[in-house]
Amino acid sequence: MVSSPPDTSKTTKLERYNSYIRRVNSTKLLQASSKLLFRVTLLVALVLILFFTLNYPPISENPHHIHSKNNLFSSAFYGSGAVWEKQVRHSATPHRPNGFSVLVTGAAGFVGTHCSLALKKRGDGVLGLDNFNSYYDPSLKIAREMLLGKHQIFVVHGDINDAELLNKLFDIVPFSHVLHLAAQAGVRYAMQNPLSYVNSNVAGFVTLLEVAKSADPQPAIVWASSSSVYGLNTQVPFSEGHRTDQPASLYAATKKAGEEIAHTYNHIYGLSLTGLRFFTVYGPWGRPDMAYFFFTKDILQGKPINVYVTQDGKEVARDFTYIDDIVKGCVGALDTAEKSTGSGGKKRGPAQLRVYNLGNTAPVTVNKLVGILESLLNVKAKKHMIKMPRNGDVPYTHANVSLACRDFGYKPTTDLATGLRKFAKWYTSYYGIASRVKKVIRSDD
Ligand SMILES: O=C(O)[C@H]1O[C@H](OP(=O)(O)OP(=O)(O)OC[C@H]2O[C@@H](n3ccc(=O)[nH]c3=O)[C@H](O)[C@@H]2O)[C@H](O)[C@@H](O)[C@@H]1O
Repeated sequence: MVSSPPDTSKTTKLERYNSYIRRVNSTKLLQASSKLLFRVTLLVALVLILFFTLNYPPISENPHHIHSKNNLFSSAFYGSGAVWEKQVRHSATPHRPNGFSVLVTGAAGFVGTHCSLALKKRGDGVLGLDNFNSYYDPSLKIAREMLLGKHQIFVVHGDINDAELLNKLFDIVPFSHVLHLAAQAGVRYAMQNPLSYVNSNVAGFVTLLEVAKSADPQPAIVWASSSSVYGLNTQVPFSEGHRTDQPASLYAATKKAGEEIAHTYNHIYGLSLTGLRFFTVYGPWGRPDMAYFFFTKDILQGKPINVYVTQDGKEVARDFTYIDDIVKGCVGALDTAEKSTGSGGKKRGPAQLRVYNLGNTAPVTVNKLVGILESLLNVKAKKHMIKMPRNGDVPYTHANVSLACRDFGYKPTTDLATGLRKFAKWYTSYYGIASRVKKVIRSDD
């Protein structure tokens, strides 16, 4: 018996139908997934655009977006374009005959802010540059920047290691002077983050000098060295001719390196360079990492403070110098700075090379400083007298300022009690606690 082939017509139809359905479904699936993919891509792109728009430069470097929207002089995104260039040019243009055009690095810092304001006030053009790093609370730097903005001073958010940015600024503005105050400050922090000192105080300084030496015209440069370069020197008061080859901290070593580097750039390229050795500068808008500042905070919060004594139990002292005196010294140094002699990276003749102490010439013990704060704040400090940790600190500083006095009439006029009163008044007002500390307010009326 020959069996007939099975009737497959039904199954074939069914299979064809099923395969058709599968194809339709897979096409639908494909379409749906590509739609989904498209939407997800769109969403990711939107998120990325938003992120970069709000955070360029990154938040840590540019917390500024919070307040900058409408203010021409406080909107300082590092960037380019006609508007940005106009802001740069406008800020740097002097408003007095023969006025300077000064690039102030570290403009949102303590000394940088005060100097920028003083220069602007007398009609010089000032352009600020600051990287707004988080060594201490950047919100204080932003507040300083806003203060500068109110006085038509524009601060570019950028780093002194960014040669491209520096070159661009020098292309836009023929700066007559640079007041170079950007640095990694703080003596004791150098043990925690040594490379940040090398990065800012050595590499950053060299980057700036490289750009300055090639600029046409070359600017005259005044920059911040430090009293700490005297290190283990025991001759007092400290004079510029004393030995500075025994730094006690890496911070001091990088500032000393800066002085040697300044010599080299002066020698090879004819750059006019003036180093200022600041002695423990304090005052309103000061640095929260400094003892007088955090002592104030801790005393007001009832927290204990460590007051150092030397290994052999002697009191530690500093030649605390009030900010207004330092500003006068910086301006005096700028006013007496001679022009650089080189151009296009070539020396054309010998140029000025100077170093000056800027101190108060009246050392005060840290213990006495705490006593003044106690009476200003009307709070007894919880003092722990402890041996100074071996972390780069020196026991004593005292400036001889006769050179600065001779060359630009530098004469400090503010004693520690007067200066601290001004600081405490600012501090309590800035942090909104003035009413709690009535004595400070009363004493300044
Ligand atoms: O003169 C300078 O060139 C230097 O002055 C300060 O350095 P410093 O004098 O050590 O200032 P603070 O850190 O405010 O210390 C002031 C004094 O308080 C003492 N101190 C500090 C911290 C502390 O907890 N207790 C304490 O007794 C220190 O030993 C020092 O004698 C600045 O922080 C440096 O950036 C600057 O370069």
